[in-house]
Amino acid sequence: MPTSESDRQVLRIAMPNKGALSESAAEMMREAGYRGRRESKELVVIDHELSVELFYLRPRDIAIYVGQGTLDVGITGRDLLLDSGAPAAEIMQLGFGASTFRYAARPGSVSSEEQINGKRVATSFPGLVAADLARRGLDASVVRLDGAVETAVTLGVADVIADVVETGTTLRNAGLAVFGEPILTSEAVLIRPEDHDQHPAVEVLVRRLHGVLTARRYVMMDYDIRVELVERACQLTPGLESPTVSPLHDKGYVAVRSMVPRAQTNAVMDELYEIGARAILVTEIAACRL
Ligand SMILES: Nc1ncnc2c1ncn2[C@@H]1O[C@H](COP(=O)(O)OP(=O)(O)OP(=O)(O)O)[C@@H](O)[C@H]1O
Ligand SMILES: O=P(O)(O)OC[C@H]1O[C@H](OP(=O)(O)OP(=O)(O)O)[C@H](O)[C@@H]1O
Ligand SMILES: [Mg+2]
Repeated sequence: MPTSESDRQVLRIAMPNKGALSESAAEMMREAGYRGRRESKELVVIDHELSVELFYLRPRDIAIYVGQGTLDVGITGRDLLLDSGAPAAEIMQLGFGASTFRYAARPGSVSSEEQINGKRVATSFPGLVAADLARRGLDASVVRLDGAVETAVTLGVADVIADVVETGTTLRNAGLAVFGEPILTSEAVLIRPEDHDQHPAVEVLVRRLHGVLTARRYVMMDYDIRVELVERACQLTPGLESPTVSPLHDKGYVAVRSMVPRAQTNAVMDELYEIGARAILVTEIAACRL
C-alpha cells in the first residue's frame, strides 16, 4: 500500500497511465533509474530502494493531484496543466509530447480570429479556450466534448474546433484547416505544487531527468589529429566545457574526446576528416550528470 501521511519523506510522482504521453514518460523515468510498471493495469509502483511511489493517473487529472499537494511532482502536458487551472507550476520541459493547440474550421467558413465571435467552439479543453477567448476579447460559446472534436463540425454541433494538432492528419481527414495564431505550444512537462514547499528529493529527480535529456541529445566523439591542427579541430568540437586532449605514443598526434550534438554528428565528422582528423569514433552516452 502507498505510504501514510506520517511517512512523507517518500517522493510521490504522478505518471500518465495511458494516452499520447504515457510510453515516453515511462521510458524517460526508466532511463533515469526509477522502477516502472510491469503491466499496464498496475495503479501504483513502490520503489523502496529510492523511496519513491509512482501513481499512474489520467494525464488530465495529474495537475489536480499535484496542485493540491497530494502528489509531489507529475508528468503531464502543458496544455492539460493550463486547462485544469490547478495551482501547479512547470519545473522542467521533458522534450517529448510536442503539439500545438489551435483553432480550426472548414476553409471558407471561419478563417480569422475575429470571425469566431458569436460562433460555437467545440473542444475538450474548455478552460484553455475560455481563457484564450477572453484574452482575445472574443465572445463565443464553448461546447465541451470528451474527444474526437473534429467531427463536431461535420455533425453541426459546432462551427469551430480548438484542439491538439500534432501532424495535422486528423484535421485534414475531417476537412478542416487551422487559422489564426496558435493558442499554445505544448510538450510534456514536470510539474510541482505552487502552494507547497518543494519535496527535497525533487532536485535529484530533476538532475536525473536532465541527465537523460543530455544523454539523448549528445554523442561522444573521439578522434586523432596532428598536434598542430588540434586548435582548429577543437573549434569544431568545443564540447560543453572544453574537449579532453590526450597525448598519443606518436608525439606528432593527440587524441581528442568531446561531446557533440547528436543532430550534428555526421556534419562534424565530415569537417574533422576534411582538416585531417582520423580514427573518428562516435559512441552513445548511456547516462550523465553535468
Ligand atoms: N498526437 C497527439 N494526440 C493527442 N495528444 C497529443 C499528441 N501529441 C502530443 N499530445 C499531448 O498529449 C497530451 C494528451 O494526452 P492524452 O492522454 O489525453 O492523450 P490522448 O492520446 O489524446 O488520450 P485519449 O485516449 O484520452 O484521447 C496533451 O498534452 C497533448 O498535447
Ligand atoms: O494532428 P494529429 O497528428 O492528427 O494528432 C492530433 C489528434 O490526435 C488527438 O486525438 P486522439 O487520437 O487522442 O483522439 P481524441 O480526440 O478522442 O482524444 C487529438 O485530439 C487530435 O484529434
Ligand atoms: Mg485524445
